[in-house]
Amino acid sequence: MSERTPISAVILAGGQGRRMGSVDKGLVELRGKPMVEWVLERLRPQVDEVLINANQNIERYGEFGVPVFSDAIGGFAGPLAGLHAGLREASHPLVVTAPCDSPFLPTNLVARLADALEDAGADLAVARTFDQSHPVFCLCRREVLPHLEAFLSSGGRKIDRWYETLKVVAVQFDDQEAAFSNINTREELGSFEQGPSQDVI
Ligand SMILES: Nc1nc2c(ncn2[C@@H]2O[C@H](COP(=O)(O)OP(=O)(O)OP(=O)(O)O)[C@@H](O)[C@H]2O)c(=O)[nH]1
Ligand SMILES: [Mg+2]
Repeated sequence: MSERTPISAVILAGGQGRRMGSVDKGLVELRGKPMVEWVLERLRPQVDEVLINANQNIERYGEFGVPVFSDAIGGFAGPLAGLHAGLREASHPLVVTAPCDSPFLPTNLVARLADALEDAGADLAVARTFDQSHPVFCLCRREVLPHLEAFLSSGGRKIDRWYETLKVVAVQFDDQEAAFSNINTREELGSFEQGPSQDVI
């Protein structure tokens, strides 16, 4: 086995949280802990560096002890804007992303994405459960940055459309579907407060 290529993780916390009442979702607490901290704790052992992408409350995010940066293209252009800024800020040749609102993400997310990326010689590996893609859980080569810049410059914003222009490998996590649970509303937050997802944490 050759030595593993170092990996940076970017937690995407740059959205506006409109479905939750326009709150900064990463800072919303689940079981007494901000959601971004759940994600940080899950990702940290899997990578060589973690960064947070946020567009509001930058000082508060700074309290988690990792670098924080905002989108380089303004106007809340979506998760691709966070990936774009992340590829610019990351120190390592591979960059994995995870959203701030999926607190139970797999503890082997990065290892499985990285193995698949290397095996397939792909530009990007994306997580999938059954027939559902999870495009904000991806691992890509930092060298795709110029390609992403060109896509954004031409007005592209949709993450799936950008993936269509790359060599992408989908990685099945059917055994861990609940780990991709995504919290978008107060109701969803409430349903996880009591711990129905015990099997995944
Ligand atoms: N950097 C950045 N990230 C974003 C942006 N919009 C959404 N995201 C992130 O993309 C991921 C998935 O987005 P959503 O679940 O739709 O989150 P959201 O946009 O904050 O929530 P809604 O406003 O309810 O759609 C989350 O990690 C968000 O933080 C954006 O404009 N910039
Ligand atoms: Mg959104």
